[in-house]
Amino acid sequence: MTTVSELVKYDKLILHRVATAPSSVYYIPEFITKDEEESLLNEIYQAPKPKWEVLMNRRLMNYGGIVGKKSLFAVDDFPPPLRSLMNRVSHFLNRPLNHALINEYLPGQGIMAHTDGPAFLPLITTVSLGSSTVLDLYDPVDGNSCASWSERRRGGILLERRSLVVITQSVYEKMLHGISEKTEDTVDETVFNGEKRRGEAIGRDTRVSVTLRIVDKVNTRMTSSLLGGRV
Ligand SMILES: O=C(O)CCC(=O)C(=O)O
Ligand SMILES: [Fe+2]
Repeated sequence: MTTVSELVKYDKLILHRVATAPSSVYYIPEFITKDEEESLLNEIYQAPKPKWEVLMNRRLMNYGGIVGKKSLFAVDDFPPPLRSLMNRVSHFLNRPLNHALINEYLPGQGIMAHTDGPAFLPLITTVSLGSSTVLDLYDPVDGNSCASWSERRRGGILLERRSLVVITQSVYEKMLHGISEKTEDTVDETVFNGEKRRGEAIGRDTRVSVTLRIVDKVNTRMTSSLLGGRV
């Protein structure tokens, strides 16, 4: 199994550790400036419409190529603002990021609890644009247990706009993460990094998340038919 020290430059992240969250979550508010946020959003909204995949409760697009079951069919299609964001996030890592997933959520939209799967190294780095949200963490489904989602919820991570969150170790490997379909998040005591905004009810606007990850195996033999395929 890939260890945290193989993946992250621990000395650069340790100060940002969310100590009350399960291991390991790191959170950096205001990681990017308002200008950087604006240029990323401009770039994302300039992308041609067919690049977006529209789902029931969000839409998404990918840069970096197509993630197969185990490897990345890589395409170097990162626009400059995204490339520079990836370089900045890579300062915390021992391996370069090679894939970007953009999700757009309207207020009231979310993503079901899930794990990100085996193609990626056990690391999620996400920058939030346009709005904050709360990412909920859940215990994995245990064969014998019929615990409800609310019983399995361990807590939430407040993801403010322009922040960076880094998720690794057991939170990546064992737990599930998801965003509930709400129009407002209350920063109660279950929000691990919510101490500065405790008690606030934060309305959601349209949020665009930029999730940067590392696909371990890169397949450089690309065929044009794959380029048209789905992730
Ligand atoms: O939007 C987010 O912050 C989470 C996205 C996510 O978990 C995913 O796309 O796998
Ligand atoms: Fe995810």
